[in-house]
Amino acid sequence: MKLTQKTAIVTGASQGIGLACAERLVREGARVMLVDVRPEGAAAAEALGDAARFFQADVSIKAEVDAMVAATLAAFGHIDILVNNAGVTHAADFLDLAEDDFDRVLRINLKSMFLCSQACAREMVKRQDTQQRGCIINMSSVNAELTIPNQIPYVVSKGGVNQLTRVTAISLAQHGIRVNAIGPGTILTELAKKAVLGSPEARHTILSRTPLGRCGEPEEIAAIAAFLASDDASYMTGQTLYADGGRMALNYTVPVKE
Ligand SMILES: NC(=O)C1=CN([C@@H]2O[C@H](COP(=O)(O)OP(=O)(O)OC[C@H]3O[C@@H](n4cnc5c(N)ncnc54)[C@H](O)[C@@H]3O)[C@@H](O)[C@H]2O)C=CC1
Ligand SMILES: C[C@H](O)[C@@H]1OC(=O)[C@H](O)[C@@H]1O
Repeated sequence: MKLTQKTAIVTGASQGIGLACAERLVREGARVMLVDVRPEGAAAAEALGDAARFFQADVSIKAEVDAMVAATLAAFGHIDILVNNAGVTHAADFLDLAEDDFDRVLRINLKSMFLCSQACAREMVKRQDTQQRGCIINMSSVNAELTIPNQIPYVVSKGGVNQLTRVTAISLAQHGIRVNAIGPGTILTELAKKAVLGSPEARHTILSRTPLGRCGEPEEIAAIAAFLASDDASYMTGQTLYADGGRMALNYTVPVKE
């Protein structure tokens, strides 16, 4: 186990990729605070046993982020790892997209990562061990660079996540805090099922752009988070690692095995 004695916060951990990340970090020996705006994560934390806790918070609201950090310090004493995973999407054509919907997606997908990173980094810099004071992992997407026409605020937010990852990395490197991102392709969760896997045609479109010929599993993203959180990634910061079945490497369609 590579994360023994480490402590972590995982946001958006009630389901999907966030829950898979929390489960994997616990398996690697970490104590994990599962955070989500929905209460379902409490049962997941209980199922994970003594190494896990749950805190309900909307991570786009600073006061709730501050309360999340206070609860984690009270439970675990310090914070080594932050996984900024919470995210939403909103489908609308450009001409129909409402300002409030644009603002909401950017607030949850991008501003929350700034709020959580700053609040956690302020605690990490107090640690004595100046070599490895902590690490931050942001959940980006292939859609930071590719695009989905009817998910404008989503793709904009993810492009921002990649830049936030870089600028936070160079800002915190002097403090011994590493910051990286993961860019998943299409992963079999509620978000993707609603957004892009809702019809056979939509699924065919995704698979025609995925050389490995399948969507990913949340656990496959969690494995990368566990790597980035560990000392195996001790010389990595400011990077976005794409785990996408080959989508980012592709500039043509592939035959789909139905
Ligand atoms: N599923 C996919 O194909 C991909 C997902 N991603 C990213 O991975 C992350 C997780 O996505 P999924 O697990 O698929 O989504 P999901 O919808 O299954 O889970 C997201 C979780 O975040 C929580 N959440 C939403 N807003 C929140 C807020 N303001 N405060 C706290 N928690 C909040 C939700 O309650 C939910 O439990 C997101 O950032 C998403 O953009 C990136 C690429 C692909
Ligand atoms: C919501 C998106 O469509 C979903 O999340 C991603 O970024 C993947 O590419 C999926 O399409």
